[in-house]
Amino acid sequence: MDFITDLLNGDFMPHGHCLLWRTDLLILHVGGDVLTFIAYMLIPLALVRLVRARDDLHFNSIFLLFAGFIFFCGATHLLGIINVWHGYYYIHGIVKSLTGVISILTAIMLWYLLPQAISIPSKRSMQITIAELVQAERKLAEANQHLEAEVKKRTAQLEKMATTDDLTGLCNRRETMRLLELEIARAARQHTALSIMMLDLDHFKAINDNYGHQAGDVTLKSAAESFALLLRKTDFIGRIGGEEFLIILPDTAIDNASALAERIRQALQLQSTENPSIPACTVSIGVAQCRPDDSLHDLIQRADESLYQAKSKGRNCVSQAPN
Ligand SMILES: Nc1nc2c(ncn2[C@@H]2O[C@H](COP(=O)(O)OP(=O)(O)OP(=O)(O)O)[C@@H](O)[C@H]2O)c(=O)[nH]1
Repeated sequence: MDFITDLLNGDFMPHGHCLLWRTDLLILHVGGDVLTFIAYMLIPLALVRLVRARDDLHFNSIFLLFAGFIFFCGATHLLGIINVWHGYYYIHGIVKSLTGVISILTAIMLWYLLPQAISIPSKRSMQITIAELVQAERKLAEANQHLEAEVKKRTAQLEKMATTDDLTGLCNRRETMRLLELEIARAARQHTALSIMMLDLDHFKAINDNYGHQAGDVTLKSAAESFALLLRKTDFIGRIGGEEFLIILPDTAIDNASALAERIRQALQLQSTENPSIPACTVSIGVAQCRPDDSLHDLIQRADESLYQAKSKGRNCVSQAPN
């Protein structure tokens, strides 16, 4: 009870007596305390605002302790002002003690949390890291672009390899059959004529045997070139076997196809006589026109049969399948 009475007894000697109630001293003391009190009340508010805005900081508690410490400092200054006129020395003493306790706690926590605060990257190091990341990202994008271009190039190469005959550069068997299938379907849908030619070089084995396999290859290549020269852009030619070729002639009736076959046969014969560096070679050709209900197999078979006839007739000639 005595303590409570002492606590609320403001009748001790007011501080103003020590200052001799001199106006200049009073202004200095009270003015300084008022300014300090205002500042010490604003700082905790700012710290609380900081803590609420940055809940990701791992050492938020130090800011709250610091806010408490400043608040109590402010309270001692407020009591300093009050005590100029009223002597609340107990309360002043208690507030000072609390200020001391919270100051000690703040100091301990500050030292404890200092390493964490120091380890926060500086603005400069963050800028360097960001610049490095941006550069790495750019390099990655460049590498990606390069990789994509490489994949496109390789895919095109693979597609070409999958559809092209290595030796002659013509379509390979699979691609030729795929194209023929498409052309049969197109001819059926559009009711247009479609003819094919099956070509087989004559006595090719003898060329290989007499001049060697390499000379055989050269003969195959030059025969392929001479065939392709006489075709339209809309025609297709493929190598479908060792010395066997297939030509697809969209929008072409069998008579025109046979006439073209004859020109092709003659061209190869002429090339053989005009170019002595390549072994002489002739070709037998079977021609067939697609019937409305022909499958790929039917059409190939009829062209094959007429080729067989051309071979039987003595080779180096054209034979036309009945329509
Ligand atoms: N140089 C070369 N020869 C090949 C290639 N592919 C197949 N041949 C050869 O072509 C020859 C074909 O021989 P055959 O099937 O008996 O036919 P041919 O000798 O032309 O006789 P006919 O067709 O009856 O006139 C074989 O000797 C095969 O080795 C190739 O890519 N290069």
